Amino acid sequence: MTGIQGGLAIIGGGKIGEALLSGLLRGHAKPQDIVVVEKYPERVTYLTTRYGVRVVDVDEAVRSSRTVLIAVKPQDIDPLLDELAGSVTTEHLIVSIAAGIPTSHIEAALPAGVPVVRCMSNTPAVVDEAMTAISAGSLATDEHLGLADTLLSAVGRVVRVPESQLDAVTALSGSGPAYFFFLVEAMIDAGILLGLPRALAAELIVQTLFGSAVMLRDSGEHPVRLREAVTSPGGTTISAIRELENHGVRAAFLAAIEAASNRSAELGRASGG
Ligand SMILES: NC(=O)C1=CN([C@@H]2O[C@H](COP(=O)(O)OP(=O)(O)OC[C@H]3O[C@@H](n4cnc5c(N)ncnc54)[C@H](OP(=O)(O)O)[C@@H]3O)[C@@H](O)[C@H]2O)C=CC1
Ligand SMILES: O=C(O)[C@@H]1CCC=N1
Repeated sequence: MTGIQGGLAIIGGGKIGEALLSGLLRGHAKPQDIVVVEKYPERVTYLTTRYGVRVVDVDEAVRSSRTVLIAVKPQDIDPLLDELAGSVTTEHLIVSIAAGIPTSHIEAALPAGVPVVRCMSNTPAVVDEAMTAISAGSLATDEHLGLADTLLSAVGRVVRVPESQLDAVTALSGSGPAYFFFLVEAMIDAGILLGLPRALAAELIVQTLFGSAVMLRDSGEHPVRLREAVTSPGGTTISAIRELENHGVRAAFLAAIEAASNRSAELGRASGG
């Protein structure tokens, strides 16, 4: 059985909800397998027009779907859980992608026995290259975890982790695309500073990032060895690396990613979780 069999409801048709929706529809899912719940009227029109899915209310979504994927902001989850509590049953599977919100918080807000899987994915789902981590709540069985795994494998890679690691995962791979996009922006600016046309700078950097990512993934080499292979004695790269070290870029990444993890944990505590 796949996660789509029995129907899927995506609650929250924002950026990540749409990324997952688009990926699932490029895979085996059909528009009639998925319903979306979305509050923002312009998004409703956009999602129905672009993807051919129905946008329905929470009650209808729960009635028509075995799997309910929660993709609203952590700050919006409590009113949604109150609404879901009136209609979900132990036959449903709740999959939450909300950053920081513990499965225990979701379980406590829903009728006894409703299984919950918490996951953290990322926006490369739009090109079927998501990195997703999943954790079972206290009531989710291996079958439930398998359903979530199958569902999310349609848009990229899935790993299973203990829930205690999900704030760190959120900080690394959930937010991770933003760090790479930020780095690309900065490197394109450097090209502009050196007098290159913007389009050329962008082409150079995007292909370099892509090639480097494929090397990292496919060679199995440690990143230090790959960097050393670029860094010729007395050459250009080491001049740049010295500046990166002087500016504390490594320390900045450690602090930034720790801050993101702390924020995830804080969002969980704010929910009372
Ligand atoms: N963006 C990302 O890369 C990732 C995000 N996440 C998580 O996914 C969740 C959504 O993030 P993101 O997509 O960025 O946020 P968005 O704000 O883009 O999307 C959330 C959408 O849900 C809508 N919404 C809020 N409450 C309800 C409700 N009760 N019923 C239906 N729709 C509702 C919002 O409408 P309105 O704006 O009108 O309130 C909004 O359109 C967050 O919990 C985030 O932590 C996880 C992984 C990656
Ligand atoms: O920024 C956020 O809170 C979400 C969670 C991970 C990526 N985006």
